[in-house]
Amino acid sequence: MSGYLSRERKVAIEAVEQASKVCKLVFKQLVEGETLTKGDKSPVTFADFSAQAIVNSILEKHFPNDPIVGEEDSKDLQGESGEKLRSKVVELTNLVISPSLSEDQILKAIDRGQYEGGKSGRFWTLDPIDGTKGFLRGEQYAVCLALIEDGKVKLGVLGCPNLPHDINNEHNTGRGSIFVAVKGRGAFRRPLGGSDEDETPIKASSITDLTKTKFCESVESGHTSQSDSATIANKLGITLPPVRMDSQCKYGCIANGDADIYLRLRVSATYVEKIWDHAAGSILVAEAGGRVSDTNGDELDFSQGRRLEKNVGVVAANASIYDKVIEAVKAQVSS
Ligand SMILES: Nc1ncnc2c1ncn2[C@@H]1O[C@H](COP(=O)(O)O)[C@@H](O)[C@H]1OP(=O)(O)O
Ligand SMILES: [Mg+2]
Ligand SMILES: [Mg+2]
Ligand SMILES: [Mg+2]
Repeated sequence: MSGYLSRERKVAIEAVEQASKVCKLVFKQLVEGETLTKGDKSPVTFADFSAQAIVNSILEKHFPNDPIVGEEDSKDLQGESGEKLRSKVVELTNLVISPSLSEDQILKAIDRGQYEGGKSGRFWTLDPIDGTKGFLRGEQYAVCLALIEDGKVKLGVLGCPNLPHDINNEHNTGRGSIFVAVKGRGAFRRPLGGSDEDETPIKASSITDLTKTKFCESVESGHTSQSDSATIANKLGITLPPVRMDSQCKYGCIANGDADIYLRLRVSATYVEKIWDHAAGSILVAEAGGRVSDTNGDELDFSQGRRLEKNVGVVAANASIYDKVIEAVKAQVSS
């Protein structure tokens, strides 16, 4: 494929493919292997750091001048206290990436993610594993990579290794998709491990009857107000129960037309959303013909640094119902 951001698109897909591989490997080795005591979060930590090392070193190879706003940094991997974690991350990273990287190269790759972001220029933003709780439960998580130029998202790639190809028939279907969107070029889905020929365009739903819509939200009541969303759903006449799912896979479901509304309603007055938690997902929904904003109806502003300082919560919906949804959300969050 040639054209606008075609090289970036290809490299980003490759990076997300490789990072997804390490996540699946860690899950197989450590979580399924039952070598863990209950509540041990170390596998997701191994996978988080390894996935960030992999994506950042692939980006560095192809775009050495592009800065990266990544969720993780190497602090916990340094020194004597970080020794165990560090050697595991080095081992895992080198199971996926070749030629092998030294320990020092891996730590440096992780720390390429410390860029502060901002209004001007171009940078990538990465969440190596979004939905860490979903990962540990063997449910939904996503590897999320986006390219931002002068504060606007231009490319988003979302790897969803556990997402059923057909969410309405999840036990009889394959799993693992990559969602891709480039500004002005539409949104696409391809199977994880697939090729460009396997890509198909996707569209948000066009349902207008709110009583028949499906809304999705976080599994975690600490990440979204599930009581406010229940009130909003009730006011809108939504009858179906919410689809609860971890990670930016929710944006994938809206972009793919598998769900119609995504609500993320602020729980705590102090939490500010991070850019890597919404950049890839929001361009995906927009390019699939859906709409995304915060709970005040304001556009998500990716020019404010590492966090969405100007925004509160998130609302995504198909374009025909968005106005009604945001009206109900505004009424609820201002009451
Ligand atoms: N209080 C909070 N409100 C909203 N989102 C949160 C909160 N705490 C953590 N998160 C983020 O929510 C994302 C998971 O989303 P979801 O709940 O939709 O699966 C994670 O990126 C997580 O950040 P982190 O990666 O630091 O854990
Ligand atoms: Mg996240
Ligand atoms: Mg994360
Ligand atoms: Mg985290």
